[in-house]
Amino acid sequence: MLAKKALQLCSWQRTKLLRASMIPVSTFEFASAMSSMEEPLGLDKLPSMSTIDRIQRFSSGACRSSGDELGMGHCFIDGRNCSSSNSWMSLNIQETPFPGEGIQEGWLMVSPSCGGLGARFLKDIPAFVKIVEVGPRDGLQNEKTIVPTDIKIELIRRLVASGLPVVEATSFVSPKWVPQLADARDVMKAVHSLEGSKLPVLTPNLKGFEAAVAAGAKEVAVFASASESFSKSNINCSIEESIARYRVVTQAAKEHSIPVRGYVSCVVGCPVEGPISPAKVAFVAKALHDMGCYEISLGDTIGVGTPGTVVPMLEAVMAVVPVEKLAVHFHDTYGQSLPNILVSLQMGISTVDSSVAGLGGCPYAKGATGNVATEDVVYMLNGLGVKTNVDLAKLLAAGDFISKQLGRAPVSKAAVALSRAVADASKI
Ligand SMILES: CC(C)(COP(=O)([O-])OP(=O)([O-])OC[C@H]1O[C@@H](n2cnc3c(N)ncnc32)[C@H](O)[C@@H]1OP(=O)([O-])[O-])[C@@H](O)C(=O)NCCC(=O)NCCSC(=O)C[C@@](C)(O)CC(=O)[O-]
Repeated sequence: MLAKKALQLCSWQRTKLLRASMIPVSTFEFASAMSSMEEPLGLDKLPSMSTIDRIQRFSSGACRSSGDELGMGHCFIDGRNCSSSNSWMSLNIQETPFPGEGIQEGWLMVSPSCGGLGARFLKDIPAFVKIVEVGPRDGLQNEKTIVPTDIKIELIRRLVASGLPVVEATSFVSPKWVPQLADARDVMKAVHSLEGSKLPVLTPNLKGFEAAVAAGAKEVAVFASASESFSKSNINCSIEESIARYRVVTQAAKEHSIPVRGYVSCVVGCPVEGPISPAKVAFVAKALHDMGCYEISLGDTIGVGTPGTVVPMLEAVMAVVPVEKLAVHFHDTYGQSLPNILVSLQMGISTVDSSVAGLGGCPYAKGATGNVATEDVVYMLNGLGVKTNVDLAKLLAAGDFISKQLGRAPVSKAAVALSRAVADASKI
């Protein structure tokens, strides 16, 4: 509902921008060839950064922390400034949009209130969310056709350039198990000195850890499961054996002063066992935390969770691992990722994994689709006034780049909608 209203608003704002000649019509000419959104957008067909930036600004929510670059920092979230006098939303309310056009029903639905019910729902949402981009690893690992190494490297460069604080680059796993990432060494050697983002890699054992460090990795991740069956099919050992194996990795990492992130997969459901009890997830999360993982990412590997199952799972884990050490990782099989992320934020989590263009899936979790698209997460967080430091326009371009390479349209709804808005604008 909210998203629909935001898009209505986005479309209205775009019309207003054009009519007010804030963006010269010629700026949109590039989009005239974009008749079908079934095709991936070409970079040449994307709007200039400044155009998209303007659309981004006007599709963002009024709730921003004070001191932001737009000078519209009037926020209703607890702990931040609250005023309606200068926000673009109140501007909309005060101005008659265009002669003959009244204020359309629904606009005000997006307008945040400064207290009451809105504040109650949104007060615990953090002011900053760290996005962990997993597209180059979780996204690409499931691709059947081998993606050339230089494309992977270019994707990582673009993601880093978009301001993402963490970009999971690849996996040092057995190439027999995941042939797509057999070039981990070459990818890591090419990107390890990129500045601006952390570039962790997956390591399933000491062999993988040593290879990762030799290639220049400065951070690694280990990945356990809350499901016994998935552990066997994914890493060929039991949960207990994996925990013992990861103790060896975390010990070696400590000696190299390398931070280790821990994953727990199948946190609400397993492709073989079905529902997974929150207690099992809490047990594995605590084991990873106790062995020294600085952050534990809770993965709904097959994307079956809803807020109804995610909340009790988080409650159980938060009882044994501090909330600031937790991250959430949702696959979007049933389209539940954004609501799941929202409740996670409301519960105090401030680290979210996502994958550009919604790439992904796990080769050992049949039927699971990609991760939630990073573009959609950033769009929602912008709307909530939550800072991410991610440049949505650059992120969209990165999503467009990899989608084009893979020969498919981006799964991200925000990418499709923003591109469509620009394409429509060219027709006006
Ligand atoms: C763990 C193993 C290696 C065990 O695999 P194994 O067959 O039991 O291991 P092994 O020790 O018997 O070794 C078999 C061969 O692999 C080699 N090998 C052994 N280790 C490595 C290594 N690190 N790098 C490169 N090669 C390695 C080893 O040298 C040997 O080579 P051979 O002698 O036959 O020529 C294997 O099962 C594996 O690589 N699994 C990884 C599978 C994977 O990457 N799955 C996707 C991860 S996604 C996920 O888990 C979920 C997550 C994190 O995304 C969160 C979510 O979505 O919810």
